[in-house]
Amino acid sequence: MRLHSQSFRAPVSYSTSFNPSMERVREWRDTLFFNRFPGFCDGFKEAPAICRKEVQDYINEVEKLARTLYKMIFQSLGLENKYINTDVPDIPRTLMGINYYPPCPNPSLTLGLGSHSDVSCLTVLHPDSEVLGLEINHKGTWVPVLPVDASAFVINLADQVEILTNGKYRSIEHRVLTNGEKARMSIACFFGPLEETVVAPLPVLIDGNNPPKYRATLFKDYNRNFASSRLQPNRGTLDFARI
Ligand SMILES: O=C(O)CCC(=O)C(=O)O
Ligand SMILES: [Fe+2]
Repeated sequence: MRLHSQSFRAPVSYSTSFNPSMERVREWRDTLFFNRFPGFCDGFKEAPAICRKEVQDYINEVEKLARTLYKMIFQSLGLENKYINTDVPDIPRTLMGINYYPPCPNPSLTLGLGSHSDVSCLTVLHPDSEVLGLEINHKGTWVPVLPVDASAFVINLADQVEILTNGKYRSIEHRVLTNGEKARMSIACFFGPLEETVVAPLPVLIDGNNPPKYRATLFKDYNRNFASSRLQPNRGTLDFARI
């Protein structure tokens, strides 16, 4: 319990969900978070010695993947590299959560993780390849995400990408079910802008036929709204910026 903290600013922290104080029903998971916050802290350097090298090696590779994919998202919309390099906010902020969902004696009473969309730019998720549980909301129906193979990642587009692309890409609503018999593990790495970054639809994607759907918000305020609320279904975190 030495590491227990609900602060997203703690370099290394342990918690039982994103915001237990707001839950009507307790979620069924434990998470160890490592937080790399340039200019402020590097939780990977402070990781427990028993796993420090492993989490550092893992995050260094996954960061490269995330930056490549992030750039490709904007390239796929026809934006030039020069514009992407100067006008699309960088994603220097990394939060890694190692999730453990213990077996739940009564799975119908709670979820491992309630319905939400991720609030940063994109998430590289390593789901458990044997124990199912992750579901996405596809047009109103919950669909299980089936493992491709043990080394496959799942990439979630998150709220800030929806805002930057003015809704051309949508952040995905997802949740994790509990399992009556087996424990499940996953590693979620969230990549986002610095807190002082203002995020707004990219001007190049706005015109008379595509008016802005979101206002400009400081990422710090967006994050604070997420952290101080109950986990929001129906991609409710986006309401904070929706026009
Ligand atoms: O455990 C999973 O598969 C998903 C985790 C997740 O959605 C999250 O940590 O935001
Ligand atoms: Fe998530």
